[in-house]
Amino acid sequence: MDPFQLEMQCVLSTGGEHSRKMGLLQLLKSQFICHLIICYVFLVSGLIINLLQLCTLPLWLLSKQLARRVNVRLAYCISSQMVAALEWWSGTECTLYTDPESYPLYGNENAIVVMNHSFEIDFLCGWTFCERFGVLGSSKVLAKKELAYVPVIGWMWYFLEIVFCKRRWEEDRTTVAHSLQNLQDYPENFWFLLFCEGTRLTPKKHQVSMQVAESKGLPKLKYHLLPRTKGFWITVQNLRGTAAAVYDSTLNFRNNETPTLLGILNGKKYHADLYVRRIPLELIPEDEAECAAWLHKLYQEKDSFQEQYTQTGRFPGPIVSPPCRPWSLINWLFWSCLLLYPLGLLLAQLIISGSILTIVTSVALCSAASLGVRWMIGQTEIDKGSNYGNKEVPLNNN
Ligand SMILES: CCCCC/C=C\C/C=C\CCCCCCCC(=O)SCCNC(=O)CCNC(=O)[C@H](O)C(C)(C)COP(=O)(O)OP(=O)(O)OC[C@H]1O[C@@H](n2cnc3c(N)ncnc32)[C@H](O)[C@@H]1OP(=O)(O)O
Ligand SMILES: CCCCCCCCCCCCCCCCCC(=O)OC[C@@H](O)COP(=O)(O)O
Repeated sequence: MDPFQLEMQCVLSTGGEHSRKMGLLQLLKSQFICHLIICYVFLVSGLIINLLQLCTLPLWLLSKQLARRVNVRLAYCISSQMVAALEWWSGTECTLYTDPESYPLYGNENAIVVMNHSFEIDFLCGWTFCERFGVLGSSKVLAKKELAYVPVIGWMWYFLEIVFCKRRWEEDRTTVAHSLQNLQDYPENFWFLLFCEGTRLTPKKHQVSMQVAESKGLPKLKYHLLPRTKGFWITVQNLRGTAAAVYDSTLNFRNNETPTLLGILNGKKYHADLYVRRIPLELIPEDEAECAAWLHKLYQEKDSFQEQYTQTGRFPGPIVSPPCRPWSLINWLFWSCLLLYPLGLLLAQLIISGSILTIVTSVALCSAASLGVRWMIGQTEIDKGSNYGNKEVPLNNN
């Protein structure tokens, strides 16, 4: 065998060894016991943190700003576990395309983030960038009211003063404005996420939305729903002077990947690309009609970026990706050590006791908890989404 063949065999065999190890690791990540551990740590630590957040209520009377700072750090313990799952467990790559001159400002100012709402884990990709720029604990969003009732995450958001909406303008216009004004003295830098399309993109919702576009004489969009402009206008109006800029964020995944939270849990690796343009708030018109027109134009530009991505696999501009930080992993390891030890003791007691009633009760509790977590994960699944946007007239229910 000549040296070249020998070398190739070495590479292939090393490669074979490597791919065998990767295959074993992937097999381990798809094991239900791993998912149970991840979900057990998330759920129990999340409920403990929700309880701690509840205990900060008296602190709000003494010092609102201190209570806010405490809740930002408590919230980080929850949301960073999902970021850890995305970055360290699934190994998903998140690449940032942006202007190098804007990069130093990210994380050092308040911003309104406008992002396309096309994927089940778009919020998680947003969170990973929040983590890398140090604003994960204080990150905020205009979220549908239904999410406020989701245990752990929804309850956490209450203490972060997240802005909830019913997606009925006649009700939202006052409550959303009031909630936004409340953030004007927030003591930590925050990013306020706005999915202007108001719902996840589906073929049916896209068809209805484009009928509305046609009726308004607006250009049709290929990759987006028509943006709802009132929420954007009221957000800019009430955060002017608090937020310095809008971060226009356009997200896509390589090779037409359709990422899911269950995929992340199974350790599946995705490849997210995010194109961010920093637009100073002064450039956005104050007048409602002009602001609406500005947003429609922005979404037409976003549509062109998605077209370019579909054609070339790239967004415009240079790649300036922030590195992963270890804190989300350290946080997960801390909570895992804290909570898996008592769980081990409990299981040992259970086996030693041999009491059928205790075993049946424990199995019933674990089954109920798993169903609960599966329901929570279902909140992110588009095919379990709302009817909002399925009909041209605003619905009475979401
Ligand atoms: C760098 C990246 C970092 C990013 C990460 C940062 C932070 C992350 C933090 C947290 C992660 C959070 C994860 C949770 C995400 C959950 C998000 C959600 O819940 S999205 C759903 C809730 N949000 C919204 O709905 C926002 C958009 N909606 C609005 O702003 C609305 O205006 C509103 C304020 C909600 C009011 O709702 P309403 O339905 O009454 O809206 P409108 O009055 O605007 O709608 C009527 C208006 O729209 C036209 N239109 C367009 N399409 C349709 C259609 N299909 N059916 C009916 N009407 C439609 C219609 O013609 C009207 O037009 P006009 O305004 O001209 O009259
Ligand atoms: C992965 C690591 C830990 C996993 C453990 C289990 C985790 C359970 C996580 C529950 C997460 C719940 C977060 C809710 C975020 C949902 C974001 C979202 O996208 O909501 C949809 C709305 O925008 C629009 O709703 P539709 O009108 O499209 O319908």
